[in-house]
Amino acid sequence: MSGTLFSDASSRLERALKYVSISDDAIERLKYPKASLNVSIPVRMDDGSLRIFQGYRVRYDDTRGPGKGGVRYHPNVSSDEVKSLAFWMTFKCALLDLPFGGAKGGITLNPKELSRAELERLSRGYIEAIADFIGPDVDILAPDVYTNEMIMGWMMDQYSVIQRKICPAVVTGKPLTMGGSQGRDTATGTGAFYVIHSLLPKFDKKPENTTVAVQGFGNAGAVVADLLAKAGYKVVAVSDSRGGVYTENGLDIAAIRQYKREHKGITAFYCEDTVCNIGEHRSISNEELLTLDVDVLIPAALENQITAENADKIQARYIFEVANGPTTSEADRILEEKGIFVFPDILVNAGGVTVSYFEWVQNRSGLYWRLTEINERLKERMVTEAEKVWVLSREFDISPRTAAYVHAIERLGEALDAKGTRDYYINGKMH
Ligand SMILES: NC(=O)C1=CN([C@@H]2O[C@H](COP(=O)(O)OP(=O)(O)OC[C@H]3O[C@@H](n4cnc5c(N)ncnc54)[C@H](O)[C@@H]3O)[C@@H](O)[C@H]2O)C=CC1
Ligand SMILES: O=C(O)CCC(=O)C(=O)O
Repeated sequence: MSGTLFSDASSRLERALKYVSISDDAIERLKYPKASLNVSIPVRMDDGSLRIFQGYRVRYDDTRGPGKGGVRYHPNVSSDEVKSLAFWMTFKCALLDLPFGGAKGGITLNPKELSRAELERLSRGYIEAIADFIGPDVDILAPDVYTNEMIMGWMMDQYSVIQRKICPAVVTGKPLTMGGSQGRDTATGTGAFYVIHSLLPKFDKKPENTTVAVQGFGNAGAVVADLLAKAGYKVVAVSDSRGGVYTENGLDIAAIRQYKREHKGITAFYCEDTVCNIGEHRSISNEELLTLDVDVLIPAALENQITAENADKIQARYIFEVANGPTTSEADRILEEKGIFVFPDILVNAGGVTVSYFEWVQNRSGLYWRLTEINERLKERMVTEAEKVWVLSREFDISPRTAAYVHAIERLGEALDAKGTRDYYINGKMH
């Protein structure tokens, strides 16, 4: 990929603009993040030393409502990455018609190297540093890569300590006992399952004749793999950061999930070593997983996995992006030429933020819903918007990604124009 992640991400916007009629003012505003904050977070480590961590929060746009988006803990977190993730959140929330703008946060670190107490001090320190930038009506946090409900609980508690009142709606993805929602922990994978299961029949694909490979076996990837396997799809390969496993006849996903909860890594469920070939199972690398001869490929780990280097080798016919930004724009062009359908992140992984919206609504109303109600509402939204994206892509003969942006930009453009430009100063005078 040439250029930055953000320049690559925003090239998708440029492509979609050809098919929408929104004002030049609105287009100009969508090119820049509204506000960005970089913070240094001092943390006292268990050995008594002081370590400074770099943290970020970007609110890309809040025209349709408060900023909304997760917080990532990963060694590769940078201001460019967080800006790109906040950009995607803006279009994702508009696409799902949620009353939110887009935001994202992150801290540059390898969380596996910190003790639980260090992680808690870091998470509370992050909230101390960004407290004036966030709030239930301003910018609302949630989990992302290597953050979880325990961390969300600490963050919500720290914000409440600062405000001297209980503020559950500043963070979603919290533990149930702190005002979390039923179904938020499984929402991203469940939402992705609804999208996949509603779109594949358009290609006459039935579960029993559809093979699937899933890269990334975390909160999002493990749930979608499990639901697909339960629905009768043949999930032949899964992987995590340490590598993956493959079997032609389909893996026992529920058993692998159980194993991963208790151990580190998933290859070891079948193989003692990272390179193995036991019975019908064999270990595979993450790179190999992407190019397997399967019907459906689900990248569910990190950005920039499908690039100009490997796009030509992809054999899957359908890609459903559960990760944010797994495909570069150069790769997109190659995949399109090969006739591969890529269903984009801003649609496929939007189940997480949709149930976050339900959590926020429940926190503000004080009335809590059952899991069945949550999943019914989630399914209705995901299937409705997936259908709209599909119809737009056929109508204009454009890729599902461009169609998703067209749909989101129309909603965003309308909101931006309705709000006006707020240009108080014309010719040096205030109006
Ligand atoms: N958690 C959520 O609600 C949402 C997550 N997403 C996106 O889904 C993706 C995964 O996030 P989560 O599942 O939440 O994170 P997670 O932290 O629960 O899991 C990440 C998984 O990816 C694996 N992984 C890390 N590096 C890898 C690599 N190089 N190759 C293969 N696997 C690798 C890890 O081992 C782990 O299994 C990210 O792109 C995230 O932004 C999108 C929407 C919502
Ligand atoms: O649940 C949320 O608010 C946001 C989840 C997220 O970070 C994402 O969709 O990428």
